Amino acid sequence: MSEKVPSIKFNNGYEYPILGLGTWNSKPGEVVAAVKAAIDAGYRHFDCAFVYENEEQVGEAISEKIKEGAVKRSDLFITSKLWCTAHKKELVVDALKKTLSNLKLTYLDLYLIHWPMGFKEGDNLFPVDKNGKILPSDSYFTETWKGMEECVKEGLARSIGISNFNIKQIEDVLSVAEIKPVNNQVECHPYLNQQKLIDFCKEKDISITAYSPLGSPDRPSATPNDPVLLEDPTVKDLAKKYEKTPAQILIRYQIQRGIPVIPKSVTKSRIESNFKVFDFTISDDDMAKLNSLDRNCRMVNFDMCDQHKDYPFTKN
Ligand SMILES: NC(=O)C1=CN([C@@H]2O[C@H](COP(=O)(O)OP(=O)(O)OC[C@H]3O[C@@H](n4cnc5c(N)ncnc54)[C@H](OP(=O)(O)O)[C@@H]3O)[C@@H](O)[C@H]2O)C=CC1
Ligand SMILES: O=C1CO[C@H](CO)[C@@H](O)[C@@H]1O
Repeated sequence: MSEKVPSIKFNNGYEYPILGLGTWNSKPGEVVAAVKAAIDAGYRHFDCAFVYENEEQVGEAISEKIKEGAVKRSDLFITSKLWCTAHKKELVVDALKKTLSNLKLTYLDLYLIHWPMGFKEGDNLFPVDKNGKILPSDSYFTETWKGMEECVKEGLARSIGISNFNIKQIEDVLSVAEIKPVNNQVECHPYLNQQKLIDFCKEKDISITAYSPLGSPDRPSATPNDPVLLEDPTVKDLAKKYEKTPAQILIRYQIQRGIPVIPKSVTKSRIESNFKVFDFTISDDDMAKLNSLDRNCRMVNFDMCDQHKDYPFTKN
């Protein structure tokens, strides 16, 4: 068996494994085998979301592995996220109950507000107007946060946090929080290294999780002209130098910054190799080279929401 993955400690004392498996774009037909392969490889942390529409299959894989005695529930760290159509306070607990039922769990280790933007309530996950722009809810995320706190009080989530929140939005959450967010999950890789947001969150004792750490090459919005992080010459040179893959360099980069990281794969060999990042160290000079690749290049823009009053990103 592999060694236990190192953890960081949240501001509430819970441990958070520094490496997990992402599940966005993992098709329902692929994700069962992926999660099982990941558990066999030593992963104990899984990043899920209601909107990924594969929680039932992630749950199936987890329950089968528990049933066969490979892991216990208490060995696992499971994250999921509240979708934007359930931002009204009274909808939050029920949304989590639906996610728990999908995942076949009685509690989550971490529940995040997926985006600061509320969408028109209802069954359509992406309600849009005739121009393809998202239809907003009249909620604000400070109200949503009160619903998230209820999830902790009811024992349905051990920790709660946020995702895709900017500095001003984090300050707004903190101004109403009785229970503080433990984590802000954001896009983070050498082309968008997020140092300013990381420093701000550190000051507030909020950890960061790095999503799309490999540059999200399978994101639906990718175009042929977009830069491809896994093919960056500096990343490739370092891979050669350390006798590792470009993906291992990008994952190790976050681990050495103390940033938990959740690469996605449904390919057994990649799931395994992405986990082999604890047997080498990138030198300070080479970390500086990776940091110097920063170019404010965001892969996950969620453009259909760019007119929303709570859209978190500024345009370049
Ligand atoms: N909070 C949020 O708003 C968001 C959260 N996330 C979370 O972060 C996770 C990771 O981000 P994601 O955007 O999926 O992208 P990643 O940066 O993790 O890239 C995933 C892609 O890289 C490929 N890949 C994986 N390992 C390797 C490897 N060793 N060599 C070459 N290619 C590889 C995968 O292919 P394959 O699967 O075919 O092997 C897939 O196409 C998500 O799955 C999700 O859980 C992501 C976006 C937004
Ligand atoms: O996590 C994510 C991936 O899927 C969603 C949309 O389908 C994104 O909005 C989100 O950031």
